[in-house]
Amino acid sequence: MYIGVDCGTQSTKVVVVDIDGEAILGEASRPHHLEEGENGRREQEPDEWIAAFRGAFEEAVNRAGIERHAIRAIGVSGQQHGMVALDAAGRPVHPAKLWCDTETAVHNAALVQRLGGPAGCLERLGLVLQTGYTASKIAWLRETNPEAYRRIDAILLPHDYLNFWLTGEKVAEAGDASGTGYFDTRSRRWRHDVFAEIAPELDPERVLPRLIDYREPAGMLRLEVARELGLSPNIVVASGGGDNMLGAIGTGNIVPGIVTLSLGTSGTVCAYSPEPVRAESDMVANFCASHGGWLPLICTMNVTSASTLVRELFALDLAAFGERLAAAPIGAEGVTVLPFFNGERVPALPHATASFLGLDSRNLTQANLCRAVVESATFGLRYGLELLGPLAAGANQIRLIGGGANSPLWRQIVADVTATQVICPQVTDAAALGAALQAAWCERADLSLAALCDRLVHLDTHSLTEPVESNVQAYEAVYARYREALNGHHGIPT
Ligand SMILES: Nc1ncnc2c1ncn2[C@@H]1O[C@H](COP(=O)(O)OP(=O)(O)O)[C@@H](O)[C@H]1O
Ligand SMILES: O=C(CO)[C@@H](O)[C@H](O)COP(=O)(O)O
Repeated sequence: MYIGVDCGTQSTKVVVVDIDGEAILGEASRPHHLEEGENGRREQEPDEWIAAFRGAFEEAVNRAGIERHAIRAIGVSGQQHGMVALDAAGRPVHPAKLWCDTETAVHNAALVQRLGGPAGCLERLGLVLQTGYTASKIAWLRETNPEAYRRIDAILLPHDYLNFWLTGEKVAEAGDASGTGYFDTRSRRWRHDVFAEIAPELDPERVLPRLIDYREPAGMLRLEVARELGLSPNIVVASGGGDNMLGAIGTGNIVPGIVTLSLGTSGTVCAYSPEPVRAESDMVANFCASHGGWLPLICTMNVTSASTLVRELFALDLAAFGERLAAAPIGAEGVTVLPFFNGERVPALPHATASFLGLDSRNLTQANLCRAVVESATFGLRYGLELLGPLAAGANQIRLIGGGANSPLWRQIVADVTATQVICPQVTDAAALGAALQAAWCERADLSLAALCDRLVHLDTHSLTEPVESNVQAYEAVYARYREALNGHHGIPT
């Protein structure tokens, strides 16, 4: 038995899998609180992740009805980019600043300039720094809270922090490290020179975690944690990785030709590449995968975060929201939304705000506003697919994951907007499943990752959604309207 954990933005999920029985035995989740402040500040207390893990673990294991001594390894996936800066006692010096925090946009712009602009970033890192990556968060702490900055003894990412709590080891693997902004994604090494541009007073040899290989364990479970969770002490904790990297594993996206699209708090599209990627667009993040190889990715910041705001504005539960979506036609009777409630990463508009356009006295309905926000979040991901270009072009199916994938109508909208067949894995929290598979791969030398995916990544044939030709045609015009609005309001060329 193996445990997969995914520390997402809104919740931590735990899944229990039986590799030999080829079955998912139990799943559970616990929510986190997101602290939002002025100027795009978005932070979380790392202790909340541990509390959420404890609760979700107990429930998932109880649901699975297994003997705890049968558990052989744990794998952890986590939201990318969050800065978890620890003091010498291993305590956070500041709440974790998250991937969706845009407060540090000015620090990011300054860093890009210091590194020689986009070309200099590409040359040194293999990708262009974007607001949201860890680098500018450290620069921000240095400037705004020098006392906390001086106490930094280690800088981890969210999944590294959970691994640290589980094992006592401060380690990192290439997939998640790719999103720090001080890691060369081609050579899979820290860039101490880039780190020195960000935090000249901190010794990278001391504060950056030791890099481990993707199949190498982060460590063994600490005795204290083993006792608390009722597990044997000789349990392996795998390297784990960023949620997108483990979501790729959990959707079987471990070879070229498959696209994974996530409708989570963020929206992401990614496709595996055996080689490091030099994409045409600087927006494409040339991240490493957490099983070897690379995972070029586009991330948008306003997906279920945006749909939830509109849903809550009208006090709708998910079922009622689904009914409103279905009640509006394609194109929401002319309503266009630019859903940048949280600023945006792709396109790079960290300080943007949302706009509702084309409203008149007849089309101002709950149904149209709900539909338009979901369509616009999906258009953002179509734009992402266009930026990925040839990297995603070979795929004739989208593997859809994340909370929004639970909505049949949203699945249809994705199929129609992208003109591509869509299917969900049976476990929509693919990142937790991917973490469990990576844990089994780490512990079982006899099994390949492909064999593990064959056993556990089952696609849900009931979710298979084909694009409808007339809808595809209708969406061409609505997408063009969205792109014109993007151009008119934010100068993003059509
Ligand atoms: N049927 C649905 N329709 C629309 N949104 C949904 C549906 N089910 C779940 N969600 C949304 O999915 C989000 C959670 O997605 P998830 O992928 O777990 O996020 P994260 O990993 O970022 O924490 C929540 O905002 C939730 O409201
Ligand atoms: O910033 C990124 C990827 O670059 C996000 O995808 C985060 O990794 C958060 O993911 P979710 O919580 O939305 O799954």
